[in-house]
Order: sequence, then structure tokens, then C-alpha cells
Amino acid sequence: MFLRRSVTLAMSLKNYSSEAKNLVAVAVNNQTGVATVTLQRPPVNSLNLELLNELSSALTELEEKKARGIILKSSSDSVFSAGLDIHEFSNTEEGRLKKFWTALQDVWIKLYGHSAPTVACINGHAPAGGCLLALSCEYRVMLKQKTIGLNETKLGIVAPLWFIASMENVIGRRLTELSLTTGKMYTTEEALKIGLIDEIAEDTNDAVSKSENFLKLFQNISPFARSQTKKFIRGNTVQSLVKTREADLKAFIDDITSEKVQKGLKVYMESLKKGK
Ligand SMILES: CC/C=C\C/C=C\C/C=C\C/C=C/C(=O)SCCNC(=O)CCNC(=O)[C@H](O)C(C)(C)COP(=O)(O)OP(=O)(O)OC[C@H]1O[C@@H](n2cnc3c(N)ncnc32)[C@H](O)[C@@H]1OP(=O)(O)O
Repeated sequence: MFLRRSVTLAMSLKNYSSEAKNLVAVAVNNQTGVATVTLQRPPVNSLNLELLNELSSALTELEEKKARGIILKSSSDSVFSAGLDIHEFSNTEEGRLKKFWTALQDVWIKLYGHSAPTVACINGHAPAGGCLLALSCEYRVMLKQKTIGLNETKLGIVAPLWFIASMENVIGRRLTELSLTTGKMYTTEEALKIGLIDEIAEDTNDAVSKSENFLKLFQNISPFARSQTKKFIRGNTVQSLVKTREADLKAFIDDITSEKVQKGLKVYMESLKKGK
């Protein structure tokens, strides 16, 4: 039985980051064992080092505590996540850049390969890294009239292979190639048509309820059989990054610190501000 009453476990009170803020809240329903993980870094949940570290710790804890399901959502119902925090890219101090990319790799490895069933409750726009988080889950419910996609080429950057694989495993190679090369952002309705998302929701409550319904499918399935099956299906994709983490990190640092990319990112940030 799924009860609406959620208890906030001790872990949700923990402050995972070095900043005196909670950027990720975790609430576990003690009846169902389902955890709701809420990104809460206004205004747009851009993914900086501190948020990624908190998310990574939360995913580890939910693995250890054998959560029965994870619903990933945003505290805002306008933006799920604006993707990676572009300010992290302009801070080219190598120590932080390395920690930042390593934290993103960690989050993806943990979320993509999590033992618990995962749902992205995409209650807002989800460009780039926001789309990556959604693609890492097993099911996607999205609010109407929002947008989603891997738009990296529009910023003059190249989506790494594991971003590409995450999309390819959901919508196939042909559509992934078209989507990434053009940096296409899909509307919710378009995303449903191509299978990038699974369901459309009217509002956040509806999205949470649809996410919970998906997780109910596993009520009578052995968690071991389910998670091993997921591991067989996703294992190769996860391992391809695990084995190449150092090279991937180096490619990121080389690319992002190049003069050409830095100039392009500056122009992109200015265009975002002008768009207001
Ligand atoms: C060989 C391969 C190896 C390595 C490859 C190398 C590099 C590849 C690396 C990484 C891949 C990149 C992944 C990413 O995720 S990059 C980020 C891409 N994100 C976007 O393009 C989203 C941009 N934002 C938006 O479109 C809109 O903000 C959004 C639709 C999300 C929300 O619109 P809304 O109107 O609600 O808000 P805004 O007024 O636009 O924004 C408010 C505020 O927030 C700032 N902002 C927005 N997005 C970001 C961001 N991603 N990072 C930092 N800051 C962001 C925006 O500028 C506004 O700020 P201010 O003007 O100060 O209020």
C-alpha cells in the first residue's frame, strides 16, 4: 500500500556539502521504502560540485539502505535541472574542474546502475545534464509544456560518449545522432512521440503519482531478480565509463579549458542573460 505520509529519515537531515546548505533532500516513505530525491538549488538546479557531491552521497546511502525505489524530482515546477553549472566551466582552476567532472561521473555511474528502480519525475525543463539525469533513470514522467534534450552542440561542446549512450539506449542510434548533432530540445509532446519520455503529467502532483504507479509494478517482483536483470542490461554501458574514467576526465579538461570552447561558453551565457 502506498501511503502519502512520508517520513524524512536521518539522511535527509544530513548536510552532505561543504556549503552550509542542503541542495538535495531525501524523503523515504516508511511504508513503501520509496525515496523521493529532490534537487533544490534555485533558481534552475544547475549542477555544481556541491550539488553533485550531495546527490552522489544520497545515492550511495540509498544503495546501502536498499531503497525499494527512487523518484528524482525538482523542488521547482519550472525547471527540473538546467544541466551542468556553466560557471564551473569558466572556473578553470584544474583542481576544482577535476573534482567537478569526477563527481558527475560518480553520480551517473551510481544512478545509471542503481539497484533500486528509478523514475525521473521531470517537473520542469531538462536540458543537457538535466536530460542526462532523466535518461539515467528507468522511467520518465514529464510535465506538459516543458523541454528536454542534449543540446551540447548549441554550446559549442561535445557530449561525452556516456551521455550519448544514455540517450541511444532509450531512443536508438538514428534519433540520437539527429538529436545530438542538431542540439535539439524536444517539447514534452515531441519527447513522448519519440519515446524519450514515457508519460505526460498535468502538474507535479500528477507526475509524482504517475511515478509512484510505475514503481508499484515491482511490488510483487523479487528485488534480487529485478536488480540483476537491470545489471545485465545496463552493466556494459556503466563499465565502458568505469574503464575509461581517467581518459574521459582528461578529454573533458582539455576540451573545456581550450580557448575556443571558453569563448563559445561566454557568448552562450551572455545570450542566456539577454534572453530575459
Ligand atoms: C571529447 C568529449 C569530452 C569532453 C567533452 C567536453 C565537454 C562536455 C562537457 C559537458 C557537457 C555539458 C553539459 C551541460 O549540462 S552544459 C549546460 C547546458 N544547459 C543549458 O544550456 C541550459 C541553459 N538554461 C536555459 O535554457 C534556461 O535557463 C532554462 C530553460 C533552464 C530556464 O529558463 P528560465 O527562464 O526559467 O531561467 P533563466 O532566466 O534562463 O535562468 C535563471 C538564471 O540561471 C542561470 N542559468 C541558467 N542555466 C544555467 C546553467 N546551466 N548554468 C549556470 N547558470 C545557469 C541564468 O543565466 C540566469 O542567471 P541570472 O541572469 O544571473 O539570473
